[in-house]
Amino acid sequence: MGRRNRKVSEAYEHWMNDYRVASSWIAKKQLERAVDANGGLVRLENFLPEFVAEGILATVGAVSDEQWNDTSASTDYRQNNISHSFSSVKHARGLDAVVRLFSLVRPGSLNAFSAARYCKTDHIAPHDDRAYTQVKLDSGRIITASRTLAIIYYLTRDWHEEYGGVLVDLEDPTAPPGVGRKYVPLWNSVVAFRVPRYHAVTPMTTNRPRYSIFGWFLEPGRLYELYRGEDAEAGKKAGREGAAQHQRRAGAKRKGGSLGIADDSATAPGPETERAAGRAVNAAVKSGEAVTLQTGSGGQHEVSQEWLRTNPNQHGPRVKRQRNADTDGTAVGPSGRSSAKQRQPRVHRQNSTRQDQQQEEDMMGQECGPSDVIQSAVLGTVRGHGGLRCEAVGDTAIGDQVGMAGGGRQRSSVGLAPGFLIDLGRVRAFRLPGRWQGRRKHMCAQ
Ligand SMILES: O=C(O)CCC(=O)C(=O)O
Ligand SMILES: [Fe+2]
Repeated sequence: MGRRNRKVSEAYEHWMNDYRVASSWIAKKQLERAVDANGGLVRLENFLPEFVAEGILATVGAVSDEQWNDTSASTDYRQNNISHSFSSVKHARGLDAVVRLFSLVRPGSLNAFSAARYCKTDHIAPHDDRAYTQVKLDSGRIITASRTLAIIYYLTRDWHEEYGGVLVDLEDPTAPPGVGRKYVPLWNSVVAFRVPRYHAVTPMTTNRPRYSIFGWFLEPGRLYELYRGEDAEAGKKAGREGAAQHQRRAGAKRKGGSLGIADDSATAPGPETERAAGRAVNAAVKSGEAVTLQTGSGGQHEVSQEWLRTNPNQHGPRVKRQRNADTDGTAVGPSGRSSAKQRQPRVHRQNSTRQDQQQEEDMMGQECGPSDVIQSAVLGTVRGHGGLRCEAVGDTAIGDQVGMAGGGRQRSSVGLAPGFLIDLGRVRAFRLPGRWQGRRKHMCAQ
């Protein structure tokens, strides 16, 4: 490393480790306020100082091909998958500090952030990010939290629309229904939006890697319904209804309402239990009681404890990392994202929409498919259970999004023809090759 580079890198390290400087920089951006002032989604340019953006790109760019976890699936209503493909990583050298930085957008809140890399053909079909994450309190109690705010920070220099990897906001009121508003990834910009909100990432056409930091803030409780369809038709129908409903629901939530949902199992905690658990977490967070994010982000919390020591009232909950439970999985229903790296033959489960203790035990020692992994991770069976030979990786933006394709605004623009032809209106037509349904490990040719 040359002298200049070393200096830049030292300045980066210094900035990232200076809580006062970093937190006041982020606070000044008032990102959440901007989201609400802008109809629920906003893009802010020059989000971080240039040298910090460069440092983050260097950190993410240094992640080795082996460390990136590829994730892909075809749209499959029965598995609650929507078509997607990209790579993500939660734990890598220097990434904890990056994640910690983004946690400052909503200090003291549960969150789950990762780095992402999209290579040629990578994409995400329309989805709205709704998902639950299980959070374990130190008391041992596990409560459900919901994603409420999505954040994507782009590390793409000189990006052009024709490269693909364009974020399409399918709920922009000024855009024609089904077409949406395009956000070409912009270097050092951040896009934030309230969840749920339908959006997609268009298929990449370039081998230039598209790097980003992405993730969510979570709030205790089941704040919206997750659709769990039995078949594609039911899925599409629910998507149509869901897309119309969730807008109203999101509105109700923002006014402070708590949205307990009907669950499909007698064993599931009812809304009141969830609310009580939610209150418990809020209290725990306030009092600084340690909570463990069982299935969510990890490393940043260890580091944030350092900050906690110097800033006892400023950085929120102490959250312990649990290795191997490396996903912000969904509590109900399988997830769309899973590790292709460690994927094993799928175990078909007719009734994969319900998890309880029995099912958890049933799964032990079995080979598991992506959906099952997430279910088990949610309940903690992946952790410390050597018999389960897979690990859920990456955050699941798309699990339980089964109602979305063919629903709402994008109804006319998403087809589910055999072969999974995805047509994002004027965005791009793209055919998902069958081989993607299996193991995949690729590199971005650079
Ligand atoms: O990277 C983007 O632009 C959006 C990513 C996204 O929608 C997701 O990860 O859920
Ligand atoms: Fe998303």
